[in-house]
Amino acid sequence: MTDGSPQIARRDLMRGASAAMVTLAYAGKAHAIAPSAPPFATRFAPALNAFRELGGPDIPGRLQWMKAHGFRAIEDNPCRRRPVAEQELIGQTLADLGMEMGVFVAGRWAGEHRGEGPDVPPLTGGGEDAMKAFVTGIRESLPVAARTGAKRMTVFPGVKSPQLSHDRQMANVIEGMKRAADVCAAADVTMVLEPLNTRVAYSLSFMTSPDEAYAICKAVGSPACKILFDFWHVQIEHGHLLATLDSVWDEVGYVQYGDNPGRKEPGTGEINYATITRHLWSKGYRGIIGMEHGQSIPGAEGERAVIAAYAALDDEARK
Ligand SMILES: O=C(O)C(=O)CO
Repeated sequence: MTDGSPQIARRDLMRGASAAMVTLAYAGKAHAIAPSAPPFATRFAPALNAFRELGGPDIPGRLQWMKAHGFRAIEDNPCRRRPVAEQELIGQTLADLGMEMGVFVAGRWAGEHRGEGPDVPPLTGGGEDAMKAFVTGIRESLPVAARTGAKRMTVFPGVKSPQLSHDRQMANVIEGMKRAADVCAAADVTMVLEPLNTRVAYSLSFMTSPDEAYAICKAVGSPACKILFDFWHVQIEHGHLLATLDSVWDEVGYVQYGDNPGRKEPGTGEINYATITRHLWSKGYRGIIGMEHGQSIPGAEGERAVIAAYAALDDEARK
């Protein structure tokens, strides 16, 4: 399948471009870098903290480097914890470069699902204090979205409340999400609910399957409440990736990649990201694909390997 874009394999272009690009990136102030790699057709989004070796330590320089290497979006899980001035710098630089912000983590941090606090009543347990704490976390995240230009925020319903049945916890989560969705809809921001795996990462998570996220989104019934389908989490907890994706597709608002085992770049594990990327493309998905993983090789060499992996996927997508 093609979209009318030039059919020169991106890998070939990258090979010629990369040495010159690195020099320019380090030389660089804003707009000093001539784009020499065509944009990826697929809207892959590295973490803002990725490519620190090749892209350099400062945020605007690194974003320029990412743009010059074909990336049109980023994501930044810890954005909420950054100083306000840094959030504004990110938003301004993205706007100047014509790039997009994917997601950041809103409300409570994922570490909570590993037992790393904070000590607040869980949404799953219900009650007014829990509802208010949850909605406050979401409300307080909206200015971060405004500063960075994010239209989506990653949201977790939080930890299990083992004293209650699963159904009762679901009812509590749905009520909390309805309240939060009203607040988000008014700000034109979408919560994307991410099912987390309990086997490798987050043993205390309540919402672990795309089906649960789907049930919540259907019950909430708001464009401000959708699913974040992270293939790494789903592979570990559930598997059957393409059929599972298709079965919840009408509620999916965002997707993320990462191979398994190890949560490194595509091609380093058991997940067939070539097939997945083609599948997403053929379904008409042109949204952001978050690159939520580490590198299989450390340092600059590993960063080049990550780009090569995505260049190969981008070529695959349109076949
Ligand atoms: O923290 C994680 O593991 C996530 O997937 C957040 O998106």
